[in-house]
Amino acid sequence: MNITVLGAGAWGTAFGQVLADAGNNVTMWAREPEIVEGIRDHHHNGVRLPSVEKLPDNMTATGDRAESVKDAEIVVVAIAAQFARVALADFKGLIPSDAIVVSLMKGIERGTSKRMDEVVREALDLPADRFAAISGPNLSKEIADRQPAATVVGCANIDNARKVAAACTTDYFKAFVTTDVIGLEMCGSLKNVVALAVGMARGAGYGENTAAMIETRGLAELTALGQAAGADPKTFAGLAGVGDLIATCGSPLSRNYTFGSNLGKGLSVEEATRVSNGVAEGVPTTDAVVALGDELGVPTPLAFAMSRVLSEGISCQQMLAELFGSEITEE
Ligand SMILES: NC(=O)C1=CN([C@@H]2O[C@H](COP(=O)(O)OP(=O)(O)OC[C@H]3O[C@@H](n4cnc5c(N)ncnc54)[C@H](OP(=O)(O)O)[C@@H]3O)[C@@H](O)[C@H]2O)C=CC1
Ligand SMILES: O=C(CO)COP(=O)(O)O
Repeated sequence: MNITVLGAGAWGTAFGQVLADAGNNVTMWAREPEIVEGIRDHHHNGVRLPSVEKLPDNMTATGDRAESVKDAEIVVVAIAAQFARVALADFKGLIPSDAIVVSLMKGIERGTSKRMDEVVREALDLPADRFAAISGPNLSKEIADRQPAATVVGCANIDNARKVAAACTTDYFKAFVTTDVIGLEMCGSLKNVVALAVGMARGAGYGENTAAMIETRGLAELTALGQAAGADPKTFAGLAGVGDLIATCGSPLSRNYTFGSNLGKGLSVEEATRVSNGVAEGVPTTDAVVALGDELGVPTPLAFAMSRVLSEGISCQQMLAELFGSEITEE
């Protein structure tokens, strides 16, 4: 198939390699000429994925929007979530009318509290059966190294989910399918907020009990919010839920974990942003989660405490104290 990936960041590029390894013709679109030239002329993305010395031969790049998508059967969006709406507006009318659009993004839009399925579909005026989300424990560097991994493809039309899953299946990358798009979106976005908190606790020197407490209470929070938004609770126990929490909350390869860890070590939000190796989606998503919780009537103590860390600079100890009320409750 002809597949175009919009955004040649770390995950966009690593996923482009998966698609190329699966036998597709892959075109990366990037806005930076240095990245376009690197991939097109040298099969290397030295800016965002320097660990891969040579990207596959059936992977090229362009900075021209119309050219990038003109023959695409699948268009994959891998742009920092807060900029997806504005970046996609320039592709409206350019994407073939039968192409499936796939989002790799894990974030909630600040200001609107919308998930990426909502943002992408609104920006491109796309029907539900042509939108798919991909989410799972997928740390880009490990997948770029071709380490075995799995993910979940969600689409309202299960045949289209299967089509996308087939297009990204290799001997090291396995894709499952679901129709629970909302569940995938909620898992992927909210686990980043949990990873910030776990990272912060680790950075502050706390051990396994504290990390397990945050992960488990975080899972309960994101499951409750997801269910209220219309997700299937089963999704939260799968790869995109528990699976991604384990990967993201346990690895310094995660930008969200590392961002939190730097806060726990005493860096300010500005300093942690400066040293972040790519976008830490949990940072802008935290306030959006609190707003979504208010909208849906679901308590979000973890996101609320993290939001106070990010805006008021409360300490790790204070953040953790805010996770629980003073009364004795059932778990
Ligand atoms: N890295 C990972 O392991 C995984 C990441 N994800 C998700 O995938 C998404 C992308 O992540 P990743 O590739 O790692 O992030 P990076 O920080 O490596 O890259 C972000 C990408 O967004 C692009 N971008 C930012 N602003 C704009 C804009 N205004 N217009 C167009 N493009 C823009 C950047 O372009 P430029 O280079 O020009 O700035 C870059 O291509 C995120 O939502 C992330 O949560 C999901 C699973 C795994
Ligand atoms: O989503 C991810 C792994 O599944 C990547 O996490 P980070 O965005 O925190 O690096």
